[in-house]
Amino acid sequence: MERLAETAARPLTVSAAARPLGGEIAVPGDKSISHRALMFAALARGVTRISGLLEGEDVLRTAAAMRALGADIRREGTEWVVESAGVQGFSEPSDVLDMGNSGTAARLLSGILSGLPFTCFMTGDASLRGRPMRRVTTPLSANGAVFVTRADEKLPMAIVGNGSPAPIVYRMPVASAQVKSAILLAGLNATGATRVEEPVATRDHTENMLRHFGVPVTIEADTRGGRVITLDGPARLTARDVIVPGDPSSAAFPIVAALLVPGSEIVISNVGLNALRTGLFVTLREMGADLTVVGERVEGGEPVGDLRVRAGVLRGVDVPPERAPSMIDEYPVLAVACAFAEGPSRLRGLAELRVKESDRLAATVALLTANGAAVHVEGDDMIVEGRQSGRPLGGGTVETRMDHRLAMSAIVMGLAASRPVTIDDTAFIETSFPGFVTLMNALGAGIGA
Ligand SMILES: O=C(O)C1=C[C@@H](OP(=O)(O)O)[C@@H](O)[C@H](O)C1
Ligand SMILES: C=C(OP(=O)(O)O)C(=O)O
Repeated sequence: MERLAETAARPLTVSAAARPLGGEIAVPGDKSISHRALMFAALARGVTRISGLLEGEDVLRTAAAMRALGADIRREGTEWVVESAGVQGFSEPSDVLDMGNSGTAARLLSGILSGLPFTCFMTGDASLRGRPMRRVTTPLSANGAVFVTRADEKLPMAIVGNGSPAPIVYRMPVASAQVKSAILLAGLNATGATRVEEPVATRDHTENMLRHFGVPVTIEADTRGGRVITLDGPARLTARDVIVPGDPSSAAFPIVAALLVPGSEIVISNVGLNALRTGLFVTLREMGADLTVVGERVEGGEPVGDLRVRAGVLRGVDVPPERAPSMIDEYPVLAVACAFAEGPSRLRGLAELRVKESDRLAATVALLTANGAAVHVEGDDMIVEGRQSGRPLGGGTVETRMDHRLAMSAIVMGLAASRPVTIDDTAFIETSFPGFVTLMNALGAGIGA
């Protein structure tokens, strides 16, 4: 299997934490916001300083692509500085844009490139080359761009941009912030109103950050939880500094670990609390988790706070399908929590998990099954039986399948289970959470000790 940035596979065996987890940590910057900060800063004329940027592989791919288009991007101390002449300064990259493992980078950049007057070639690693691009190529073709793809609209592909794009009007068939964002970004260079209707609200970082960079974006909520987002083009971005909060999707792993390892009490400072990202926190509280927010405040236009987590008994939960977009990346680690809970859990409406870095529905079932938990899929729902007496958890080997979230979920399982959990490859954790094992060990996890 293809390696991440030429690193060797990193297998790991994780044994139960020998003592409760304790202490205060900060998780790395939000991945979604980091991608957008680099892209929008490159689209803007002027100098943007970004603090708290996630320095994970996925985001570094976005930085490389924006450099290839013409922006100057450099690290200065703890900040990232983007200097750009704006979209007018962009020119045709002389090589293929390799988006690595990142669906967000590939989909959002496709939107930007579709409205520019040159041709680009885009590829990714074996995982990304297996993921659907039709969800963006179909709507983006309506602006006059041409996508030349492999069979089934997969990467690699050529994007023949249209420098005078038509505005797109689109009702989204899937709940996807990546698709919504791609269409809105294509609209920046179009003349007229770009309009996206989403049946269920998805993370709104694109809308928030476009406004931050001076682009008027209108958001209307409908009565059934959907939204209509409108952007009038052409619109130019003005450089503005960005503060990236800690990633709630990354915080999910130490949170679940602390809930499951008896006696634990931890604090995670400065976590993003955008309501369209916090479905896991709602769900864990429904399970009886002792999870509280202290010092909630607004920083850089996004709500943030410090999370205090105390271990305790969890009970099974029924998660409604409309909550999925607000916790889409958190299901693997939630399923681990459910395996330790009292009573069964039903996680509904998970079709989108099939098209992530791996088929996360199948891979999560495999992770739990290999470690003694009872789990099955009915349609698009996952049913996890709770902890069963006389049935020890752990003892299995987990295949990561080029998927960072599976690797971290398996580590959490190992910390909480009575028997060790082996993971075939943890290298992909670098895509979203560099330093994960070190940070868990700072809480006393004793991984690899
Ligand atoms: O817009 C984004 O930053 C993201 C949107 C989600 O994907 P979908 O849009 O495919 O749901 C999520 O899974 C991904 O990690 C980040
Ligand atoms: C799905 C994810 O990311 P992406 O789609 O950007 O690869 C993720 O981080 O879990």
